Amino acid sequence: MKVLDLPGAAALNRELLPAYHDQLAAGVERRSHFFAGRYENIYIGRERLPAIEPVLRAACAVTARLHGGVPGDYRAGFWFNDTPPGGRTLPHTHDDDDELVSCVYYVQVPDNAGCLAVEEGGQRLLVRPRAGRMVLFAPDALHWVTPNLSGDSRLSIGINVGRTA
Ligand SMILES: O=C(O)CCC(=O)C(=O)O
Ligand SMILES: [Fe+2]
Repeated sequence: MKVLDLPGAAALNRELLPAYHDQLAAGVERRSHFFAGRYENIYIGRERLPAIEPVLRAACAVTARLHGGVPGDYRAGFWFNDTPPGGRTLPHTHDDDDELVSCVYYVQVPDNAGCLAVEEGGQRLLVRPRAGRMVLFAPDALHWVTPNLSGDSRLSIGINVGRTA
């Protein structure tokens, strides 16, 4: 697992959070992964969210460092995970496709909003999220999020990076 704090993330999130809410209000393309009373994945088209570009660029740049080549050799797909108070994310993996790296980027993380648990190499790692942080792990790593015990929504972005066709 790799954890990095994106430079300029505070300004980025100040743009991304309202852009997400605007697009949510305008209607999303698709919701999926209905578990424990909520859709864990919310899909909004990339063209509707210019503010997300630096996040996807960072994900592709780190993947190029890990797997060789240049960022342009990689493409990133993403979804939002908007967890209300009391919500959580059930254990899952991201290896449905030919992904190379999975990431989570945090947009809004109130105190006690839930930690990310990742099982990798026979170990269980617990990451305390914070806004602006990106966590990268293997797509086949089982992971989940503990309950949001705060009074506010926790907003993260799930990302899968693969090779450009
Ligand atoms: O928000 C997190 O900490 C993880 C989210 C996640 O795993 C997902 O949305 O696929
Ligand atoms: Fe995930």
